[in-house]
This record gives sequence, C-alpha cells and structure tokens, in this order.
Amino acid sequence: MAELEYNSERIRNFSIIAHIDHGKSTLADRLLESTQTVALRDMEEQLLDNMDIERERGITIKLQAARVLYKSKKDGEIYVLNLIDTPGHVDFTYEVSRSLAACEGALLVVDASQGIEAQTLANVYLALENDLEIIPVLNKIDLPAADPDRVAEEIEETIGLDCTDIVHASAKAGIGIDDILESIVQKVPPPQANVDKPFRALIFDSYYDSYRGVIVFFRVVDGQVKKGDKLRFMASAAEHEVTELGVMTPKQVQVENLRAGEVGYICGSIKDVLDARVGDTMVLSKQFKEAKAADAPMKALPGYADSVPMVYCGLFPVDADDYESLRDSLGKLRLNDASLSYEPETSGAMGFGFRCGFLGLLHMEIINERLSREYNLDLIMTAPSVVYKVIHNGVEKTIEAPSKMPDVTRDHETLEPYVKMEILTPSEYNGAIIELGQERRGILIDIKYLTPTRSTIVYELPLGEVITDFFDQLKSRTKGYASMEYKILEYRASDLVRLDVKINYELATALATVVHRDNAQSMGRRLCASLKELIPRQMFKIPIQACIGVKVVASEHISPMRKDVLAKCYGGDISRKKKLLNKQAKGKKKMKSIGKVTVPQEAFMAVLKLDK
Ligand SMILES: Nc1nc2c(ncn2[C@@H]2O[C@H](COP(=O)(O)OP(=O)(O)OP(=O)(O)O)[C@@H](O)[C@H]2O)c(=O)[nH]1
Repeated sequence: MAELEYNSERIRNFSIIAHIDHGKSTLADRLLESTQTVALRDMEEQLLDNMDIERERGITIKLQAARVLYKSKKDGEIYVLNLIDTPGHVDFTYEVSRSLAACEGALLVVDASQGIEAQTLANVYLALENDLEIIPVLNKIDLPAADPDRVAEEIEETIGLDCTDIVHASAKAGIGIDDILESIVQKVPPPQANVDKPFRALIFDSYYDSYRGVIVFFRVVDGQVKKGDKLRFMASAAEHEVTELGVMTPKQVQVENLRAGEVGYICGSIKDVLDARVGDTMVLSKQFKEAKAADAPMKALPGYADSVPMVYCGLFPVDADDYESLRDSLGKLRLNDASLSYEPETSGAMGFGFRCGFLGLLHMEIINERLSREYNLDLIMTAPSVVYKVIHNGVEKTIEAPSKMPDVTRDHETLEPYVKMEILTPSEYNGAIIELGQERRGILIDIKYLTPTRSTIVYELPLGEVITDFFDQLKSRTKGYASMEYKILEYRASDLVRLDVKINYELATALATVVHRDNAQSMGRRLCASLKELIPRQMFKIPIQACIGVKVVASEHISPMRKDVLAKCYGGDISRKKKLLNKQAKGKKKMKSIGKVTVPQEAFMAVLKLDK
C-alpha cells in the first residue's frame, strides 16, 4: 500500500460492537474486502478471527486490527480507517473496553431479525463510557424474518440513538457496505491528535510470536514513535527497543514512524506478554526520564487494570507421566495469554496437577480444549469455582480451591464475589427468570419493559451461582430466547460452608464445593444422587457421602456390579467384542482412582449439573 501523507483529520478509528452471532466478523470481512484491502483469493473465511477454536465456535476471542483506505464519495479524499476488532464475550469485557478506548466511534451491529440482546446493551454501555460516536447498523436484512422497522424503533427507544437514516445492511449479501463506510467518515470524529506532545500510546492487544517475540498492537494518543526508539511500558516498568514498526493491512507492513491518532504494531524482542499487557501505556524512555527529572512525571492513560482471574479449576493429567508436558504446555499458552494463571497443586487422589485461574468459564473451556487438542493432553478437570475470602481474627485470606476453605466457618467471616446481571427476554418468560433468580440467591433489582413484549431484568447474585449451569438454565427456561450479560461487583459476606464428598469413606478433595449453609443439605443430597449415576459400579458396594466437617448431611450407595460388559455378546462376534473393549478402554482413559474406586471425568463436573 502506498504511504499516504499523514493527516490526522483523515483518520477514523472505529470498532464494531454486536451481540454474538449478529454478524460482526462477517461485516468486518466485507468492509476489508470492499476497500480492496484483501485480494479475494487471500481472503480466508472470517479473516479477523484468527484462531482455529474461535472459527469453529464462531466467536471472537483475540482482538485484531486492520487499516483500510477508503475514498469518500462526498469529498473525494482518501481516508485511513482503522478497524479495531473486539472480542464478543463477557469474559473479555476488559479487553473490549480497552479496544474501544483506542477508538472514536463504533458500529453497533444489530441483527434485524432478532433485535437488541443483552450483549448489545452491555457493549453500548462500554462504548458510551468511552465517549464513542455510535453508528447503528441493521444487519441481516436479507433474512425473511428481518423486521428492520421494529428493530430500529427498539434501538431508538432502548438506547436513544437516532435511527432516522439507519443503514440497512446484509454483511452476507454485501448490501449497504458503502453506506456504512461513508457514515464512518462522516460521523466518527477524527482523533484529537498532537504530534508535538511526548509520545503516549495505548496497548489494546499483544500476542507472542515464536520468531519475533511479543507483537504489541497500539493506538498512538500523543506524539510519535519510530524504529530504534526505546520504549517504556508504564504498568510493567519494562523497557524495550523498537526493532520493527508497522501497520496491519491486515497483513503486517512496516512503516517508518507512527503519529498521534494512528494505529499500528511494534515488536522489540519482548519475551513475555506480561511486559506489554492490554491497557498499559507505552512512552519513550528518554521522555519518561526527562519528565521525571523535571519533577513532572508522565501520566499513564486512564483505565489500566490488572486482569484478575475470577474462576479457578484444577487440571490433572490422567497419566501422571504427562505432568511435565502439562507444565510446558501451560507455559506456552501463558506466553500468549497474560490473564491465564497457574500454580502446581497436589491432591492425594488426583496426584500432581495445576490450579489454574481464568477470566471466566469460556476462557477456561478454551484453554482446556487447546491443551487437549494442540498439546494432546488427556486431563481431568475439576469443577470450576470462584475465589472466596475468609476473615479470621482480622486476617483476610483468599481461597482459590474449595478444599482450602476452613472446616468450621462459624467464627470466620466468609465472603464471595457478586455480579450485576442484566437479562433480556420476551416478557412471557419474566416469571420463569424470576424463579431462577430466586433459586440462585439473586436479589431482584429492576424489571423494565423495553417494548410491550420485551423486558430487561436486573439481578445481583453471587458469581458462584452463575458459573454453574445458570446460562443453560436460562436458555432452557426461556426456550433459548433470553440473553444475559454480567459484570463483577464486589465481595459480599455470605454464610458459606465447605461441602465435602467421601467416596467409599475416602475424602475426595477434588469434589469439594463451597455452598451457602442454607443450601448445604439439599446440595449434598443432589450431589450424592448425581454421583451415584456417574460413578460406574465396581465389584463391591460403594457408599457416597456428603459432609460438612464431620457431619454427614446426605448419603447414597452404588450397589456392586454383577455382569461384565462382554456378557452382552453372545457367541463369537469378535469385532463387536473388540469395539466394546475399545470403548471401555477409552472410557477408562479419563478416570482417576479415589481409593479403590475409579471416578470418571463427568463426576468431577457433577456439581455443575444437578437436578432440582
Ligand atoms: N442471512 C445473513 N446471515 C448473516 C449475515 N451476516 C452474518 N450472517 C451469518 O450469521 C452468523 C454469525 O456471523 P458472524 O459474523 O460470525 O457473527 P459475529 O457477530 O462475528 O459473532 P462473534 O464472532 O461470535 O461475535 C454466520 O453464520 C454468518 O454467516 C447477513 O447479513 N445475513
């Protein structure tokens, strides 16, 4: 791409925000394609979503950015449009908010057949917090079920955006793409840029490349940077020299320098993503020192926060020999993911493994899947839990594994994280949702009718109740129509106890959970019943007990086995016999022994799927 003369008036930095599946990635591809950024033959399906798992699940996890040139129909000038992609899931809210902070505008893509969903609203709030100009777009107007007028009205009423000249688009059919590009130029303000100020840039993404080290994506806020400059990262205090500087077209293309308002990438033999975390500010070491010497220290850009893992689980190799390779693999994944944390954990029955911390459930699932798929590891994962706090004699302790919760908590203050949840639903399901909220210890904050047939329901409830099967329950009780979004509030006191599980009188620490005292007995009963179904019969009777301290609150038993699997195969059908044996061998792989009893992977997750 020929270098354009720098003119900050002709730069537009924007993001696309949308609810999952409303067509963000398809639209992004279409925008790139129509500005000839990507020759069609180069175009992989869903260009901006780079990772395999992402593509398979159709969700955006890692942010990427692309710079496109667009000639405006109105004034014939060429504009530089920087599209900054945002991840589409609640686990990554912080990353969404940082990439929005690098923009002046956002396209709000709403599926014209579905209307506003919970994530649409959550993203709009983030965009408003960042003072962005929001341009609504109705997507999927090619669908027979599209009802653009109704959805436009919904956007006007709910979000208060003027929809008189809202673009009707179909990212799939390529309708309305030029109108979108033109409205970005006309409506998104150019960056307020001052190249003479000391250099400051906001990092909105970084990833580890095995040849070049960490690649950092950033938006220059003030001043300018060039190859050879020495950078300082304000939060991590790391310093690195810029060895390569460029823009994403979306292929990386090197440039001489980048100035206020521009978006680009650098690398500089940075070995660890922890040095260059999302949200951190980059400055020039020289200017940083000068400012310090002049007693006017440079200020980081606002909004940086350390990512704090909210959900923990134990990962144990099925085969103890895989421990080293699990450690190596976690190390490699961490290179690219500063929000993944892990620490060795040993548990009597489970052997050696790691206690891993994640931003949320999806993050956890992705890491687990990558470990098994890319690194070929067979792992047992224990049920996820949140981080609890206990205060005893004025000393506060953080509890990252349920088994670490003290035996007796009566003389302790126990606290758990709460979230604020916003649910959008057809109003006929309000009752069902309120019932679910009540079951999960929710505090109903608000119910509003967005339109006569759609409501939002706001709850405050413990995160621990959300990371079990809340989402599945919400979907099944509303026939899939409700959507939800939550953000973490603060820690609040709750009367919590540790519920232990004993299998054949052996304590199964990996199955321990933390529950509210009032629910302990019913939880215990349901957990025992569920384990009874999940643990295969053995040659002997197996008692299963749920206990609080020494007190047994519920119990079941699994009766001994009488038949073996081959008994089903009368006669000599060898191939069928082999198949059965194979199946059994496979089934065996994901098991751990607790005492004399083999416990399958599903049992470790039992607590997440308890019948009411
Ligand atoms: N009929 C129709 N389908 C569309 C249109 N735009 C996108 N889709 C389809 O909708 C589905 C979701 O589109 P994506 O672009 O992956 O949605 P997304 O918002 O990026 O989803 P996340 O990455 O999960 O946030 C895909 O199957 C697309 O082919 C459209 O204009 N019309």
